[in-house]
Amino acid sequence: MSKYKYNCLNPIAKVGLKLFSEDYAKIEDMKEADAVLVRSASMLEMELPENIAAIARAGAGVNNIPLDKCAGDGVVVFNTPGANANGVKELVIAGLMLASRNIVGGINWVQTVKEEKDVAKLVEKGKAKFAGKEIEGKKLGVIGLGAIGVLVANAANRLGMEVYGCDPYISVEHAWNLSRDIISVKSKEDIYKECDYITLHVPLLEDTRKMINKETLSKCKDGVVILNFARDLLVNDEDMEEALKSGKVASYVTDFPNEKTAGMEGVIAIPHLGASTEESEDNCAVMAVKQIKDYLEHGIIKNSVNYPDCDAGTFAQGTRVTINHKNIPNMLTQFTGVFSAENINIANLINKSKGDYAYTVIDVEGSINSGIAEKLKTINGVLRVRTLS
Ligand SMILES: NC(=O)c1ccc[n+]([C@@H]2O[C@H](COP(=O)([O-])OP(=O)(O)OC[C@H]3O[C@@H](n4cnc5c(N)ncnc54)[C@H](O)[C@@H]3O)[C@@H](O)[C@H]2O)c1
Ligand SMILES: O=C(O)[C@H](O)COP(=O)(O)O
Repeated sequence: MSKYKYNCLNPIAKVGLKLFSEDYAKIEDMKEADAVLVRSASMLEMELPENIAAIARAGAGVNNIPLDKCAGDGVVVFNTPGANANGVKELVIAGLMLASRNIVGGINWVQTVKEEKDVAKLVEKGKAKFAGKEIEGKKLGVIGLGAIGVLVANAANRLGMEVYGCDPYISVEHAWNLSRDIISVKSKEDIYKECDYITLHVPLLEDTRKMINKETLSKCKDGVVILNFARDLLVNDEDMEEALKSGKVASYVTDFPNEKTAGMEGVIAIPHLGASTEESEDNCAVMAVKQIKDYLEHGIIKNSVNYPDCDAGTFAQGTRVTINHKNIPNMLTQFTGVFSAENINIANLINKSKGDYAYTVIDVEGSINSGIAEKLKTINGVLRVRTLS
């Protein structure tokens, strides 16, 4: 019988799933699973079975997963930072071209004349309607300089655009990767005021929800192009419709069409294709599966969005006890007390915290009785205890 069971809520690339050894079984019903792999399927309203220890989002955005609830239940949620960033970057560059050159209008028009007698002649006569602008020399504002934003900023800069970037929380790693030619601005206001094109690369959070709205659009240049390859709810659709009608916004390119925007005049709607490349899907699947395996087999946490990263090394012998708990005082004393009461020597202990939650790994030599885990579970603030042996 397999030691671990996992369930996929979306199709996950084979190259990733192949990394699961015969210790793992893929099951169709989440009820029995130790781990869940997901892409964009919404887990927000799902009842999560108790045995689920980990969820891996094969992708970046985690707004489809109830992160706090999971943390409170001791469920570690992972994502795969940067694994699909190149796929999105390439589509954003395509989006810049689509918005600048009326390629979609032109292609659609050709289809309307394809049955005519002299198509080549008609094309030469009709093409003037679809003339566009070049992006070279224009100003692009990138809001959010994470894995995707940095790649987009650098690529647009190489295409000759003058690029402004804004990210108050930029990581050191991403700052290192940002070209020195990018003009870093402290406030989004500078981007609204200066830029001909604005592209959004922030997560959907309370403070980014509907960040593009009547007020922010009024600060933009007339005829600005907005590109949204992040999440639909970053933009107020009603305000966007008005801005498109008035000409304030020349074009809105979105990878997240909804009932409101799909047929809206001036919108270039792409069916969420940013990460839908073989390369991105493979990268995400491989990273997600490795993270699940490391966690289930060794208690290692890497790239979690609701628990701290914690690496106690590969688990090889003896017993490893992992504890997901609240980040409150006096927990370690209580944990070590349970072991010392049984006269068990702790060989290694590691404790990390992130916000309201913490994670402790305790290694002991030899085996321990199941009563230890049961006692740990009764400590106030302990959310989950796993024993690896
Ligand atoms: N279209 C797609 O298929 C696709 C694929 C991947 C990601 N995404 C979306 O793009 C988002 C970004 O992805 P990523 O991989 O670059 O993530 P990331 O975490 O590497 O980068 C996000 C960046 O946004 C910054 N940020 C957060 N709040 C901000 C704010 N208020 N103002 C400015 N910057 C802010 C963060 O500091 C971080 O640097 C994801 O959250 C997801 O919603 C879409
Ligand atoms: O946040 C992400 O990674 C993207 O939106 C990709 O979503 P997908 O995995 O459903 O393509």
